[in-house]
Amino acid sequence: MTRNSTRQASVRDAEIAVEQQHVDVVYDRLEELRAFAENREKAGYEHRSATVPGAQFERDVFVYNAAKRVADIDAQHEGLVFGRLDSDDDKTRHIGRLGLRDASYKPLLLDWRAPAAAPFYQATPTDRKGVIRRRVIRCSGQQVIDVTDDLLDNDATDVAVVGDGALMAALTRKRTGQMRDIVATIQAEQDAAIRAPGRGATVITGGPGTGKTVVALHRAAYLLYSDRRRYEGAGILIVGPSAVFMRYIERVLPSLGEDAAALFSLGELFPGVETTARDTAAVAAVKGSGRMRKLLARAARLRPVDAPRQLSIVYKGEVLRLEAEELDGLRRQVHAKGLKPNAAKTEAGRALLVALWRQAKPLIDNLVPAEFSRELGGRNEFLAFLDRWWPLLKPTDILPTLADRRRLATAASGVLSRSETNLLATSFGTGEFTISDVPLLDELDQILGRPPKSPHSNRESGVAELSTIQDRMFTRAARAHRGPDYDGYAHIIVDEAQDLSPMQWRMLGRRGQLAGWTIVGDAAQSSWPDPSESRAAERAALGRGPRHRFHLSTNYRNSAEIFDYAAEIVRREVPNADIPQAVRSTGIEPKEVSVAAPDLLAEVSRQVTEALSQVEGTVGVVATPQRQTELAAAFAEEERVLLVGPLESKGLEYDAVVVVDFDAIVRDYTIRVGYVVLTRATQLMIRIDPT
Ligand SMILES: Nc1ncnc2c1ncn2[C@@H]1O[C@H](COP(=O)(O)OP(=O)(O)OP(=O)(O)O)[C@@H](O)[C@H]1O
Repeated sequence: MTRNSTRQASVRDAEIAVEQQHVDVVYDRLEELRAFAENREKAGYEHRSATVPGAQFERDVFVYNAAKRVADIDAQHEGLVFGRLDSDDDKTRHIGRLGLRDASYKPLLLDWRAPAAAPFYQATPTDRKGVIRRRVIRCSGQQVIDVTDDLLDNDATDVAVVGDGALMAALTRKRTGQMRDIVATIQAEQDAAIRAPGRGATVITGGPGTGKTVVALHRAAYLLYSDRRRYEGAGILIVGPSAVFMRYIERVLPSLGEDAAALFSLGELFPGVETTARDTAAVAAVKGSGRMRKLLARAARLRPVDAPRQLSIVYKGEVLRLEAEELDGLRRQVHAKGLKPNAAKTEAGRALLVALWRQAKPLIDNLVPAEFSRELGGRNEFLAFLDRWWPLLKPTDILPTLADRRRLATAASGVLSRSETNLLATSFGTGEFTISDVPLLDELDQILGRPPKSPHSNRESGVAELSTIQDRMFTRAARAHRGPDYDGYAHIIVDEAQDLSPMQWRMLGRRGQLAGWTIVGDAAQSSWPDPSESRAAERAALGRGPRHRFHLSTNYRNSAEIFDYAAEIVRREVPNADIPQAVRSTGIEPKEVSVAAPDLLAEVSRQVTEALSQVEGTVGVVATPQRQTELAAAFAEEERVLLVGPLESKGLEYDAVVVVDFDAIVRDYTIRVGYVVLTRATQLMIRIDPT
């Protein structure tokens, strides 16, 4: 060790010791608060004499708040203190995952989302915002293990400065299959997007790996902090492209201490359906198109599959009969009134009675209309007929009936071409709902409407009366108490928005009629064929509020070598692609391997094994679905290897990626999807192509 480096090490140790003192004080205080909150929670539960409804409510709120505080404290425990600002005003502020004061109300820790913490992320040497030194503190448990400084005021000679590279350390960490928060290293352009106003629509664009997803998630945490009542009360919906992706991001928010956000993938937004199945691109393009609205509106009004074709009923010795054609005419008449089908059952019953009355009148003397309607309309056989002729329809019952080519052709006439109709019929016949079916189910739900509620329906549930506030607000997951069709969100965050079809935008629009929006995406990574139709649907969903636009320009995921390789390929086909700057160089170029087709599998195995020995974290193998079937068995046992399809790989990242048969990926999807695949690796990328 040179004398210089010895001196640096001792400065570092001294600074670590200084920070350790503060961190100890913070954790001691946290323990005190935790014990206090736990006692309050216990005291609340013991308050059993709360028999008056008002007192019960108070007790519930009390217990809820205390329990929530304990949970918050527990969620923030790891890495609680991560930053420090030394400012011109001689003040030192420590920044952390939550705000804390000591017993005499002196601030110990500033919540990273507080306005006073913003300079931690926004100060630069040219615009210091009063900051002299910014320090990132790294802890393991309650132990400070390192500090990294940025000296923003070069004239300040009396402050110790230690090392650099907190960001680099974060970027080179191994990837585990779970996204991590970036509170300690949020960059200025990201911070601006995170702290944008909640109302209106915040649109965040940027190329691969620029932090769009992670920024959107931190924005959720920021919004909750900025107006907890509003966002916790009405909730924040976070929508991502796939179930795999939702699992990848789901832990980021709890680590930020937020439980008011509901995470749903696009395949989970209809009650009772959770699908990961995908249609082919051609089928998805038809199902996603706005033309489906007309088709579905017609489908909802077709004669139900099991509807009886004849009604015959005896009244005062006379047989009254309605035949198929007449019944169909009556159905059309009822629909012509413009009611939603499920709200029109009474109207349908009335139409039947009027038709029967017309028959009965010439046959039976002294008929009184009101008496006729009451007697016939109250009969069990009439009501049973009505139930079958005008059943309450569920979207999940209707969509599969469109596998019948004649029904589908009737609904699709003048809307879809014959080949499109054939494509759809085949897909509806598989008996499985796909991700592109979910917005169709949601649209149908809207078209069909709900039957008018009986005035007693609230009492029937009982559960709502019996559960305590705590049950409803705390012990149940936020997601559970806001079902997939909940439509009162205060804010909706849409990730990978470039891929949303018009029908998917409509589905989201229904859930956020009063919401603010955060939309993140990158057009160059789009897999949707008609962006203009989608943009119009997006505008309709977002409404007229103000737009705040942000652009992220630095790629934090890929090594420069990997990203440059991907950028060169995409630029050839998509000259206007939004290409960010990759900041981290590893000196390791992507590897291209060509093998004879029969040896492909063996080569993939060999390369994966080699990659496993070179990286500590995950290895992603990306291949088309056909190739995936061939490869599945080879990696079933290896936890660090994840096999995904090109579309599923959206938004994900791995230490190493093995791209199997890139040309087939581009051929089966598009170059834009190919670009997604080439930008998933943080350290190593191996491309294996059959010759
Ligand atoms: N300021 C930061 N500090 C540390 N890591 C960061 C920062 N910004 C982004 N990252 C990391 O960079 C990686 C890419 O981020 P993210 O997945 O959010 O990018 P993206 O723009 O959504 O990418 P894509 O569009 O390619 O899916 C993640 O590992 C993320 O944690």
